[in-house]
Amino acid sequence: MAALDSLLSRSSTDALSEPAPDGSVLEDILSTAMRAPDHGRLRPWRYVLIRGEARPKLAELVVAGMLARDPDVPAAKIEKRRTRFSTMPLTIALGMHLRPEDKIPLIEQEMAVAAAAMNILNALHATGFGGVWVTGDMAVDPALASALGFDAPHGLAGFLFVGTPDPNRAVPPRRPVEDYVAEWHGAPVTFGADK
Ligand SMILES: Cc1cc2nc3c(=O)[nH]c(=O)nc-3n(C[C@H](O)[C@H](O)[C@H](O)COP(=O)(O)O)c2cc1C
Repeated sequence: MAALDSLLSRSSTDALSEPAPDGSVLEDILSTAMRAPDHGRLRPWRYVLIRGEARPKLAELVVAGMLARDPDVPAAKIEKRRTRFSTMPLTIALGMHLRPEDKIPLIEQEMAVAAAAMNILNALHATGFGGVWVTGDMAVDPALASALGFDAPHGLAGFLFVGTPDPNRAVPPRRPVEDYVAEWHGAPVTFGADK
């Protein structure tokens, strides 16, 4: 697939089957992070791969966090999250190695992590795989972050669920970009998207 066609056709999905990428293909996919824009060359992105037998271990940590935050969380919600984390072909925890003392503001360090994650999502699609970025309460759970190796000030930007999407899935149509673009002529702009 040509590079631009690939960028124009990516969409997220959590309906993912085996296989997930591995070996040199996974290395190539993750290597696209190293091309992300990165103020100060801090390279704040870190990736933790959770697959195989490690999956239920992560799922139990996620569930423990849910119950710690809300002991009355409905059983169906717990089971759904347990199943997701236990069965995704590959989960990539998006670690952030943050340097609060650095002259580069934290928001810029976090944006670099996000830019790198986007490269990975695009690379997954370009290689015939798929994924989705998820966050929620679990992404800001310090105990979960710590269990994965990210004690404060470091943390998580969420998780990428990764695998093979159904080739026949309905891909949502792409909205035209014109409502999100304006040409500036000296006065503040407005956008069709905001009308
Ligand atoms: C930082 C971030 C966090 C997200 N967290 C969630 C989430 O917790 N749950 C969810 O369903 N989608 C979440 N999304 C949205 C999906 O990753 C995805 O972008 C969305 O379903 C739209 O699909 P698209 O990427 O094909 O446009 C998040 C996106 C970003 C960028």
